[in-house]
Amino acid sequence: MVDAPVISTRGLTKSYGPTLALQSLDLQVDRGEVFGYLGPNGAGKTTTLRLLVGLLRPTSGTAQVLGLDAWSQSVEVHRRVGYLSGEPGLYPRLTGLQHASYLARLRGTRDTAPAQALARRFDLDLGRPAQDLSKGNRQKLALVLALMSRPELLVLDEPTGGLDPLAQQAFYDIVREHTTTGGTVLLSSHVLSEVQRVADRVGVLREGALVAVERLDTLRGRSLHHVRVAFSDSVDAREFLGITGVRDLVVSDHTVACSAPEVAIDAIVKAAARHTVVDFECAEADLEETFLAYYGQEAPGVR
Ligand SMILES: Nc1ncnc2c1ncn2[C@@H]1O[C@H](COP(=O)(O)OP(=O)(O)OP(=O)(O)O)[C@@H](O)[C@H]1O
Repeated sequence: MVDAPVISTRGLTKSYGPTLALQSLDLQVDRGEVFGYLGPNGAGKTTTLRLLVGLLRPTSGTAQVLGLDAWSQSVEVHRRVGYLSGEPGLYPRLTGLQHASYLARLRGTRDTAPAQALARRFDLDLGRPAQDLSKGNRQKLALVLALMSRPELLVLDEPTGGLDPLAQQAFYDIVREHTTTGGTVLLSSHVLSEVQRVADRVGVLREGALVAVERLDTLRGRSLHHVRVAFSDSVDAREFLGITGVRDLVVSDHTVACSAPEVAIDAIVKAAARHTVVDFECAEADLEETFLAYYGQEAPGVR
């Protein structure tokens, strides 16, 4: 039997007065997946996440999480979902360990060992009051608190903001381990480069509408290459213009430069080989660039 999706929304819509923040979202996330939810500032990511964890009531449509209605069964949803908000609320005078033991007791246990193990991986001192922690360390503490109960679903709003590269790596490792034991993760970000190391699929939200959902391995298969060929004589641009997938073609003096997906490279090499080639360069673009090429300059990650 195929598992029911961990997240399933239908026509999920949220307006704040006249502002339509989320427009008829249909999204499914399966068990064991890491889903990267991308969008520029104000696109509606936080609104979606708050709807999924039952902190906001939809204007219309439904959100099912772990088979529960996110709004009417929000108590049960909170028990089974780990949520990291974009602005984590910590008690200034409580230490990290006091936060962990408070949350553990709310979940009916006194066991803070999982929190301590996570803190070691993030190199975080749980003995200091939250008010004495740097921004990055507060973020680490908030992550420890969201992850410590090993919830079936993690909903994380911009989780890597403020983390140094070592802490980011620890975070990605923990997320991966979480999914290998059946957990599911939804994480938001405004840049692909932050989620590409860990996401299985990404969705792009723009002005409240989901404009694309793509598997990361599909995107990698379509990854653009930058090609530059130098010839001993001048060449005609038209010989390269007709090759499927070729974009940003620039023919100047004795050189041809373009971007092209991997499948077009063979045709480019064959067209070039009709002339005397004196130099040839071909380098894979980073995924962010490929992504922008397919989803336009208004896609997230322009900076
Ligand atoms: N409580 C609110 N009252 C009125 N408008 C709101 C409220 N919360 C969000 N909005 C508006 O809804 C839209 C979506 O906001 P949201 O915070 O969901 O976007 P986001 O993608 O999370 O942005 P960011 O990356 O900046 O956090 C924005 O136009 C925002 O101004």
